[in-house]
Amino acid sequence: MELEWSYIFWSSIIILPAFILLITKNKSSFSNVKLPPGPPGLPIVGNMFDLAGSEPYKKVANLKQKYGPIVWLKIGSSMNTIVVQTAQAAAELFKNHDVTFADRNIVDVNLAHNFYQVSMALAPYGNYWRLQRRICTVEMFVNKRINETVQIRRKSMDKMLQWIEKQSNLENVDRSGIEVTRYVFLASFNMLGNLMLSKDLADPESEKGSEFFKAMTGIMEWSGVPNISDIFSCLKRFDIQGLRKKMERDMGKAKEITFGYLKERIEERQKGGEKRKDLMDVLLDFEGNGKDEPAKLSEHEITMTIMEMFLAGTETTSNSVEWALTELLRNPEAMVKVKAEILEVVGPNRKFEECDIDNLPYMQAVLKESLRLHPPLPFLIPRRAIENTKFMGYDVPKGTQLLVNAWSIGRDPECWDDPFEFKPERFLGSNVDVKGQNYELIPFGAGRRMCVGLSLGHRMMHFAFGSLLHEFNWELPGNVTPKYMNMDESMGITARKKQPLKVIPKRA
Ligand code: HEM
Repeated sequence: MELEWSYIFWSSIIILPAFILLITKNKSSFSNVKLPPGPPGLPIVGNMFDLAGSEPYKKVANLKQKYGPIVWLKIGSSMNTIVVQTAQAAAELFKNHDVTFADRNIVDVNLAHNFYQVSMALAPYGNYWRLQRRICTVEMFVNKRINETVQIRRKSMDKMLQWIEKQSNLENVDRSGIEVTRYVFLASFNMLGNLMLSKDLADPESEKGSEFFKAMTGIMEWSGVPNISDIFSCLKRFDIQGLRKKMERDMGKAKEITFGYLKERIEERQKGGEKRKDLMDVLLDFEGNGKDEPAKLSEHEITMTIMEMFLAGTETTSNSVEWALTELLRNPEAMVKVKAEILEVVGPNRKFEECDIDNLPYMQAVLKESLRLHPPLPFLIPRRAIENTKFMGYDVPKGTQLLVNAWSIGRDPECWDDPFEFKPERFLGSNVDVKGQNYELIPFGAGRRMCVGLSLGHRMMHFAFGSLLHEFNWELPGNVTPKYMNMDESMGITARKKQPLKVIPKRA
């Protein structure tokens, strides 16, 4: 990451003269508008350094004291940015300006393989986006469909528990522990692989599966690196950090493999093979009206939609579980309580099942509290103003990028007592939930663009977390004490634990 920022810094110095001219020009066109308050930027780079580093949402949250609930930043030469920092400002946004900010900001790596043209998460607010959301919601994410696919998740969870069991018997595990998130990541990947393609793609024994997995993790990595091409658009064509090239390569590989699966499926169907009712079949069966929606989805659209679900649903889920387990290890009393609750409800003689989740209010409170403190997407997914607008008394020009600082909102002292403390009890007997109605707790976002996979992600996260706690007792390696655990974060596609959690599983 340090290397990326030094690239940005030196490139900025080199192109200084051209931008002095540009800034002078821009100033005059903004002279009549009342922009939100924000720190003065530096020439050329603007407020780039206010967002630099591995935890930009924390840096920006610190600006709240001085500038209030919304902050204006100009990143580089042209990226106007507004950051929403409090629950009250988020309420104003989602209740009264949701449509105005319903477009997405497209960054350079999104151009690879024209991903931005077919992605639901990046699509402009319009007919194609509506169509994609409708298909995915009806066919994958309504509770009825999620309940029908419970066995698929059971199978992936069993595999995960077996992998961990195997690791726990290895010799040196007692000293170093295992990276538990890796297994949750693989299990989430397989759950989604089965829901979409009826395949276990994270199977170490499948060569094609491993290749796909590698390419997808590459895509996630390149999506999370700050890119100078986004800050200085004139540098796009040089691709100084090589990110677009890497994205083209890995997305190309993942696309090729998914496309191969699609071809196989088409042939299978032509031979009269049985339908599987996974997302691939649903997308192949789609028939639109041919007017405001396509009559059929193209092979490119089907391939990319499937890939996108992996991108959106894997790391978000495993990251949520990692933070919740980390918080429990730092708070042994909460660990004792949650284990006792699970033991009482599930008992020692059977597996943890998805249907147990509703009967475990304390476990649910632990996950909510962890998501409050560690939202996997601390800025949600950046939005973009569709038109010039007035927001909270200020002018916001069309095209402005909007970041919702869910990290800062989760610590808003106006809404939370002891906002920095981990206290799951605060949610017991409270109606505050993560479903987009309570603007002080928005790890899945809110409004029209909120997470379309919420119900599934919610279910997978609780299922994995409950299963890990039910099957094993978790201990920190001898050289790590709860008090001194490293809690630093590092922003990639999600805000991960900078030092991955290493824990020792002991059969419960
Ligand atoms: C714990 C798990 C998850 C978390 C915390 C999470 C969080 C989020 C957030 C914060 C957004 C942006 C919302 C906004 O801009 O207001 C989002 C969007 C999205 N999520 Fe999730 N997500 C999770 C799981 C999933 C899963 C399992 C899937 C699908 C398999 C999924 C698919 C999507 C898609 C497609 C979007 C874009 C929606 C749009 O732009 O209309 N997510 N998610």
